[in-house]
Amino acid sequence: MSDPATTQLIETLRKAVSRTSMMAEGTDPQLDLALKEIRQTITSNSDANAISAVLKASEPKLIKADEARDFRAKKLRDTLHDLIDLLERLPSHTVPQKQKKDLLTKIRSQWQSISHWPELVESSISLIEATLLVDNEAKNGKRSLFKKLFSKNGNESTIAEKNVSGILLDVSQTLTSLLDNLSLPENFDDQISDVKLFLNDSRSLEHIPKMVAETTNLAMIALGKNQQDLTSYLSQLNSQLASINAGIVTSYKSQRTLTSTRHDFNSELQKQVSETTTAVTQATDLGSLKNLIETKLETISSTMDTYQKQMLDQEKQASQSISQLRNKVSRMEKDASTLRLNLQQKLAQAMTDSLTNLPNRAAYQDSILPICNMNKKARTHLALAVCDIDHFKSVNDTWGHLAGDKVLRLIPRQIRSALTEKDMAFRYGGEEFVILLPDTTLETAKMKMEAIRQAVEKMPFNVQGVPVPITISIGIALLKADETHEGLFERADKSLYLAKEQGRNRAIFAQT
Ligand SMILES: Nc1nc2c(ncn2[C@@H]2O[C@H](COP(=O)(O)OP(=O)(O)OP(=O)(O)O)[C@@H](O)[C@H]2O)c(=O)[nH]1
Repeated sequence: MSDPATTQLIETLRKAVSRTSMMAEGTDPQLDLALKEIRQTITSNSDANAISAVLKASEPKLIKADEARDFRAKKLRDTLHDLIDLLERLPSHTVPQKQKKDLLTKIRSQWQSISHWPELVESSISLIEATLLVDNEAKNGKRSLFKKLFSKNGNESTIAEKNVSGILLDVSQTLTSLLDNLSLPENFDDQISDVKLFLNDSRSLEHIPKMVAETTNLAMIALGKNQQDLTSYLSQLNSQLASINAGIVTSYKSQRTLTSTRHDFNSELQKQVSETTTAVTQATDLGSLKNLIETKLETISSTMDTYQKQMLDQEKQASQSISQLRNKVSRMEKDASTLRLNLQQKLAQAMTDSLTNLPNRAAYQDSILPICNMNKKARTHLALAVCDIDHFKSVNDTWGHLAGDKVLRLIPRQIRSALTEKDMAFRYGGEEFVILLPDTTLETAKMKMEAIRQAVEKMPFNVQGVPVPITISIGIALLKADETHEGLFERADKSLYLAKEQGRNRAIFAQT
């Protein structure tokens, strides 16, 4: 074990396991415990057997985490079935039967395979959209399902409205119960309550695809494709560690054989030399002495040949086992880096708002404290702006939720047009955006916010050929030396409230 190559290998191995386990933390509490134990043993213990033992002992916890994942997958599968049943009960429409049958077949065969979940969710949303959007136009001429459902004329729509609110309530309850069963880390609490609010507030059938998408997005994170990758990676790691341990034992044994071969050779050589010395002292004539020495030299030379051959064989074996160990370690490092990449991608997804592609509220929560600290330390000004779309509810109510979504997708472009690279924009929630301007002056902040306000006001936005004016109100504040980021946000938010009160479509600065 004192061999430097082996020590280095074990050190690399220890680092790889330790790093991998740290990256995976936060996906499941059970898994976190198991990983912590593995990490502690790996960093405090140099005995390969002890490391292998702790990996074995952690196995039940890993299996339990796997079972929990299975339970959540079942819950998600049942939710999709419930949603299909609910679709069948929607008034005045038909679910496309072939598409439904295909989806049911897919769910049946793929619900356990997490890698297929994005596809299943997408197909479910397509079925919902097809049911809600397509068939009624064809059947009812120009009158769409939504117009029919929400038209205030006639009894048919009143009955339909009743059914619609019942269906929406069922969908919302089904999805909320799925959310209640997810086990997500605490930093997802805000996101879960936002989605629950959205489920609760949704008043239109058009919201259903988004309700499903938002809920299943969280469910997918809880289900954790990364967790599955990690569990199989750890069990693979376990067997790799065991085989590396066996490799080390083999090279240790061959080292012992080398030592004993050298020892045998020394004794043999000593024996030959002492026999030669005795023979030389007892020799009576030169001829017999010459014969004797020749015989002894031959024996010594053949002993040396045998020894050299044995040494070569054993060295070859040792170097083979070292190179196998090296390959194993490099394979493990490669696996670890793929896993890290997957986890990073997952994290980026969880920090990005899927509608606007802007960093979301969780990303804001992660960045605001270090940014405040950095600006305080550098004694530079940090400006925070809260922007809110004016009368957005009436855009949704008049032109539909999909038109509202389009507005939400267009606004980030206007925001970015006035910002520089170091400025940051987040979708804070609903129709609210937060902008951070580090290292800025009051004048620059004012200028940029006014430019954004004007860009949104001038942004052309038409629905069915009708121009729809869109404006935003903005509240801005500069961070004070003794202020917390919560205090800063509160002052900007109050200014936003004032901007709304004073007639909207304006930017107001908080007094410092
Ligand atoms: N289309 C769409 N609407 C959303 C989304 N998130 C939130 N909303 C809607 O945004 C609207 C916000 O309305 P309110 O908070 O009443 O405010 P407002 O109508 O913008 O009025 P003011 O802020 O007072 O100017 C609600 O109708 C929400 O349903 C989304 O992702 N897409």
